[in-house]
Amino acid sequence: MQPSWGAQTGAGSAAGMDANGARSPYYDEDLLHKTILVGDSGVGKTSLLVQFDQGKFIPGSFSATVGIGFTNKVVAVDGVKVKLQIWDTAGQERFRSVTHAYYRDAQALLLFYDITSKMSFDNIRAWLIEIHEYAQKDVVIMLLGNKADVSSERVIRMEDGESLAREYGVPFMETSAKTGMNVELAFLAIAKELKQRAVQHPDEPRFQIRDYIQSQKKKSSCCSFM
Ligand SMILES: Nc1nc2c(ncn2[C@@H]2O[C@H](COP(=O)(O)OP(=O)(O)OP(=O)(O)O)[C@@H](O)[C@H]2O)c(=O)[nH]1
Repeated sequence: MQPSWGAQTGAGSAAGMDANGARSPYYDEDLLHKTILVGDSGVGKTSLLVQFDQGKFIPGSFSATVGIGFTNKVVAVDGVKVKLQIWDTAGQERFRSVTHAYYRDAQALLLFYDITSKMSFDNIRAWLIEIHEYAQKDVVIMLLGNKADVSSERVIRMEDGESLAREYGVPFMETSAKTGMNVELAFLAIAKELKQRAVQHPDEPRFQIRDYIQSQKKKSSCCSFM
């Protein structure tokens, strides 16, 4: 599916620095955190981004993404505005060499499968190999099992997603681009992690993305997390 792409803005600027040249947490909006969406064609990457950006789901025939595009989105994290530049990649094999070039600059990566597609789940291991080959070593990875609303066609149990995520040491949640389930939370958790990394004092305890997701789970009765 083809989203409408925003205009590109520059990366971090001097406005994010205090008088001593240190980075101020209150200007984190000026920092651009690049996040990339990857996974097989048809798993719902574009739909999830449209749901996050515009709060809507456009049902209908599937139109595969061609190449890559991005959307800028500002997220409020603990009173600080964090700007995410979210790159939506084409899942089709023929675009792989184009999309690999974008992995290198990504600080976070959302890796999707479709809970109604065994193939998309089985391909996650291959995606992780590619990610380790092309992305930065410290890239934040989150595994998402999308289309959780389609329970009648589910072929991948939530436990299977959880166990795969545990094996690779990455956070996991099921999402639905259709109902919006966990969509904001996925991006918020990523934004929190990236903001913490950008402004954190070395002596502060590190933000734990999995603990954050768990705590949000306790607050909500609707959601499925690892
Ligand atoms: N029921 C349901 N359908 C979904 C969901 N997410 C996506 N879809 C549908 O799945 C199809 C593929 O969605 P896309 O968002 O275009 O998939 P994509 O991963 O961006 O595909 P590529 O652009 O080819 O990589 C579309 O028909 C969507 O309407 C979801 O959460 N629930």
